[in-house]
Amino acid sequence: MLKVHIDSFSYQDQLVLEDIRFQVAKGEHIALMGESGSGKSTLLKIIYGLLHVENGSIFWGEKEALGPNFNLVPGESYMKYLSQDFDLMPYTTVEENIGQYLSVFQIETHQQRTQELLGLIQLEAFAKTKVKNLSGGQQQRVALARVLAQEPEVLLLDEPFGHIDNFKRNSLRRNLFPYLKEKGITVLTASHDPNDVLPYAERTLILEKGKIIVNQKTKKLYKTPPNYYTASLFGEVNKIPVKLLKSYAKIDRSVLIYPHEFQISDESGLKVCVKNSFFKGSHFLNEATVNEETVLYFNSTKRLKEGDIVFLNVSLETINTRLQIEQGKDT
Ligand SMILES: Nc1ncnc2c1ncn2[C@@H]1O[C@H](COP(=O)(O)OP(=O)(O)OP(=O)(O)O)[C@@H](O)[C@H]1O
Repeated sequence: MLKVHIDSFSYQDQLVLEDIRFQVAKGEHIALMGESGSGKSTLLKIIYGLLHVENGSIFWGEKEALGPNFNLVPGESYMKYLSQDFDLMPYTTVEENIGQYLSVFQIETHQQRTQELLGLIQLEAFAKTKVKNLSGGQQQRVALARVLAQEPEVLLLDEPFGHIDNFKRNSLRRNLFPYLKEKGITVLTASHDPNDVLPYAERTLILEKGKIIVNQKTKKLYKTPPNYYTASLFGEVNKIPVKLLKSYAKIDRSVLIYPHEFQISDESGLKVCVKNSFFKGSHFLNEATVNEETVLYFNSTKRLKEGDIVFLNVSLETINTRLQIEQGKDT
């Protein structure tokens, strides 16, 4: 179990993290989401031991991670941190970069482990290439293999696919997260990308201005986001008064509705006027206004024209699910 407790952390006089408390079970995969500057990287750096906290503690089981004021070389041996800048040896080959971190006590399996890791990062064909001749995305993959070569018990990933193109990103994710799960590695991934989070993280922590505002199972958090900020980290979202959606409703509350949750009708529902239609590949994302003022986003299979009038409907089931969110919490 990883236990994180940070009363506060500041860079000089800028308060960046406040009242952070959470635990991660052994082998669990957790995502950290939050807008840029909310403190995700800082939190990972503190956990790894790169930054010192005055009031707080990080424990992995019974072991305390002591931080830079106590360790000559910052960082704990059982934990690895894949930062946004990759710390590679540019003038040596990909396989040498990986091999450098394989255990000297397992020389006989070096070749096999190197191949396994090269396969995982899909760079078998580049084994003999010097790292300086690789693209940014390829270097990020080598950095990933290097941290995995060290067989950490806890892995901290900071935007792990930030430099990698979409095509490779998807197959890498499909390789990497199940591999980490199978090895029983505890993972914390800071990411802006819902595709890193929704399929793979069992739980998600939402950071807003240095505070954890949500700590919940990922699926539940997506299906019933407790506030607009949380939902918007997964893409466009609308905050709509229930009375606008169902004129007979007597509730003075708003609900969060994702663009794909609207059904379009030519006749009845919430009347909107289309302003823009953006091609998204599998669908169009439309920007529209209600009563010429409230802006709203909804999906359609066909392109709509500026000025088109359509009627939108949301199922009662969706509205009810969103209304189940604890009373008193603002949606
Ligand atoms: N070394 C530093 N010195 C001073 N301030 C810093 C330093 N590193 C980060 N900050 C500030 O701390 C705040 C949190 O930064 P951090 O990098 O942790 O956010 P983040 O959520 O990881 O952002 P991003 O998603 O853009 O990577 C920001 O306001 C940032 O400007």
